[in-house]
Amino acid sequence: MNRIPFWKMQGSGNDFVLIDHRRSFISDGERAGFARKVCAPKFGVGADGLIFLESSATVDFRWRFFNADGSEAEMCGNGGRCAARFAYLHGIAGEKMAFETLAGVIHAEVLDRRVKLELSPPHGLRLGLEIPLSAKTWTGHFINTGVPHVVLPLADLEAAPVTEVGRAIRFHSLFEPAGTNVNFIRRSGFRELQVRTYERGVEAETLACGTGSVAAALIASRLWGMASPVVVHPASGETLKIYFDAAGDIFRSVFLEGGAAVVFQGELWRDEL
Ligand SMILES: N[C@@H](CCC[C@H](N)C(=O)O)C(=O)O
Repeated sequence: MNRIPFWKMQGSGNDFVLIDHRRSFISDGERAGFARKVCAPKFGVGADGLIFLESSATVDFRWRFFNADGSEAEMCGNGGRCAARFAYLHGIAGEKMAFETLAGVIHAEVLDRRVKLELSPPHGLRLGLEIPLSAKTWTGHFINTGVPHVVLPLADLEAAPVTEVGRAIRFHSLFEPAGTNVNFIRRSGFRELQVRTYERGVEAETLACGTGSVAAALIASRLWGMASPVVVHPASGETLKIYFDAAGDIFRSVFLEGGAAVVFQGELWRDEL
């Protein structure tokens, strides 16, 4: 297939190319390179990630999610909302659906232009991690909300060294071999947070990260007793809502709600990418 139909979507400013791949035409070995080409700004469409929607034997569909650098990620919260809305608008699923990811089965509900996802249970919580970097030792908190996240509370978020320190922690030996995403957070209200994220696989700050926003809310609940629902403002200025039940270190019924918008649709000219 040389002309490949795609949709460009964004969820809170995290942007994705989505392809209906139920009749598979890109082989496993080609996916990483294809994702790099499609996500490249200027030469491709330009996006933080590429999503293939594929058939599932058990639920509505399954996906394969690739970061802009061609690495495959287990989960993506903003991309998950876009995939759910794409599936709904293409008649692949109804308003309520379930889809397979490498992080488990995700449940989703399309609420017009917003989507509410129920994530698989977070795990791996580690509070008060000392992370030594050359200039200073940072204290961070780790949790896996589908993908790995470090959360660093900071008073002055505008001045946060997201790129420099984010990248150093992302590649720190403490988090090898998988690496981690890195979120700088600030409490901005009773149940509100501002979050800036350095994303693994994009290797830059993005405008928002859904699983990172969930990680921030769960860490805020453990550190400061912040109760559900927590409103998160990512760098894009959009609003994400996080719901959860907390019992000590265990989090259940974790939901992420936010927008999922179709930006444009087109055809990729595969031979010319
Ligand atoms: N932006 C996503 C997370 C995508 C995966 C991440 N870059 C990783 O490799 O861990 C989100 O909204 O959750």
